[in-house]
Amino acid sequence: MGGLPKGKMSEGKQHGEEDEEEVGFEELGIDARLIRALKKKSINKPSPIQREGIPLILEGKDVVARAKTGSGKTYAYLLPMLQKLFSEIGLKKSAPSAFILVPTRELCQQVYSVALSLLEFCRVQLKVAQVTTDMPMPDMSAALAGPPDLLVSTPACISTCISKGVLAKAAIQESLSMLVLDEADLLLDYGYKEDLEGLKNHISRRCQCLLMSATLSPDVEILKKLVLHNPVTLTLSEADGSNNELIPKSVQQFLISCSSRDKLLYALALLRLEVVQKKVLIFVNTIDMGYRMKLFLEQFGIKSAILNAELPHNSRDHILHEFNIGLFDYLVATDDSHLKEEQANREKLKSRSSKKKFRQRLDSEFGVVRGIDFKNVFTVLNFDMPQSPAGYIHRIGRTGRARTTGASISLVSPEETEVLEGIKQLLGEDDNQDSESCIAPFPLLTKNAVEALRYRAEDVAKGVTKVAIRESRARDLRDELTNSEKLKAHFEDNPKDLDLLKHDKFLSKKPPPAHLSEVPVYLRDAATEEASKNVKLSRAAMGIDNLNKQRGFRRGFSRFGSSGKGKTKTTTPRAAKREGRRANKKFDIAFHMFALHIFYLLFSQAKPILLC
Ligand SMILES: Nc1ncnc2c1ncn2[C@@H]1O[C@H](COP(=O)(O)OP(=O)(O)OP(=O)(O)O)[C@@H](O)[C@H]1O
Repeated sequence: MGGLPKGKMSEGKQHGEEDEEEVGFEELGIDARLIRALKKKSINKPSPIQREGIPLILEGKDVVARAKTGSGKTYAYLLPMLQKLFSEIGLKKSAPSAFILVPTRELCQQVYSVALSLLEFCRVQLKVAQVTTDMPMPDMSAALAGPPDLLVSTPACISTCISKGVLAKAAIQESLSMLVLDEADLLLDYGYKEDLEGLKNHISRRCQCLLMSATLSPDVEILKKLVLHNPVTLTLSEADGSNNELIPKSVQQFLISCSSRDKLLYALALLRLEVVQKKVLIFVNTIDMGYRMKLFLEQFGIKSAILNAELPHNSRDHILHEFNIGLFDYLVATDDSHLKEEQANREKLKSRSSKKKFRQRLDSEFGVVRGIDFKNVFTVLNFDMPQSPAGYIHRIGRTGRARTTGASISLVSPEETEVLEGIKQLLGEDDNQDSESCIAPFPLLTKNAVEALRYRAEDVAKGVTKVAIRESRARDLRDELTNSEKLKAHFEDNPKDLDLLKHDKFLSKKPPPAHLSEVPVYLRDAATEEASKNVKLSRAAMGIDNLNKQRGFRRGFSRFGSSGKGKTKTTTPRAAKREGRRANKKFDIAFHMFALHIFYLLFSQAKPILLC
């Protein structure tokens, strides 16, 4: 890590990343309490974006920071922000001193948890709150009473708070001294332009504004003009000056060209023959495809969990948590960019059947790809290609975080060649036929190995019908709710029993046939077997399994359980406990409302909605 300025870019500074420089957080002027907290989290040296960004932020400059995914942008703004808030403790104010605005609820929860976990070790009485649009108004008011020093939210939620009078415009103007727009390149995508324009009118000229982003898109330019004053633009790039600076160098990118029909076969071959390193995050473009994949894989004894916008928020948090602590290895995630399409389809369906009073809504603030800090993902598998090159960057960014190694494998059908070309262009690949591609053909799977599985794969795929998918999707929702309710209280007392609520359980009615769980000797291919052995050896050498288990069970369920969303939290343990109880109460109400919602979905005429 480390880096000296490489020269001025047109709009700001560009910095190399690879040249090591012995600068610590002390030299950056970070408060000793925060450094102690970082040490407890085994963070000892600043990452390049932190090294370059923190001094500028502490100086009070407006900053636009662009650094690749997983490069530590959160601490880059959070550390100087908290430090500034330390110096304001005790000052009277009528609104929060700082806002962090993010595009999704998942990110809200993540940033909020990171802030709390730092403060826990600092022993200061700083109040942090998060509010999201799904919260009932009294809860929002309670969270904002005080007011908190730092508020984490989405732009839409801030607009709601202002319009409902929970946050007073004049108070914001008077108190807000720092505003961060995190994942700035996504904020406009999520339709927050109007909300941000509205908020801008209440931000005083002396408020310091920061934009954090993994790409410098036209949207970032729009936001920059909207809220920043003479900002410094920081762009972190590779020291070798390569254009392929959007993906960490430690991530190897591969592709497999195949027909759409063969994608399940290839996915099976990759996982069953164990030629990919775990944990694996599998991206699909629709919720139904997610269930198809899970049902298909489980027939071969491969357990996976599902993550999509339809699941209750609490379950999603839980799934992420379980995956992060290593309770299962395969997570099938439906990418958020496609959810908007799915939502639009549903809207169409709704308007066609106006008699249906029930309206199933996907969570418009859900975001599984952007910014979510999945822990220890080694392989990202693009089962479906993302719709845009930027989507690819953000998907791949879920591995190779904080300079760990990783790999991505994209299954590319002929219909997806155009998006692949766009991705290659974005990564800076030129048209020269002789130059090496940054996305190489996947070398560890022979044709023979794949073909040997074809008959079984096609046979099983035929059995995963639309009806089976629809039923599983509905059953999964129902089970998520029922299990959460039954086990929630139990986990609070017995955090180690977390396995009981494992999200990778089988969905099929019948148990998977035993003979499909193994690949018989006559179907095995020697070259692929060898590759698989090597993958396992390197996994053992890295000690990934042990690491996951240790980390997971050390953290246990308590972090999940105590991080109930949407509440004000102080940093004292007693306050945390109290907040935990409040969160459970809120969960109960939300749970029952959602249960009614699902009950209606299952037993009313609304079935076609699930089919879309
Ligand atoms: N200085 C550091 N040393 C070691 N690990 C770090 C450091 N800073 C951050 N990390 C870890 O790196 C991971 C990625 O950090 P973070 O989520 O802030 O990345 P990001 O740049 O915001 O990524 P994205 O663009 O995907 O949102 C986190 O798990 C974080 O704890």
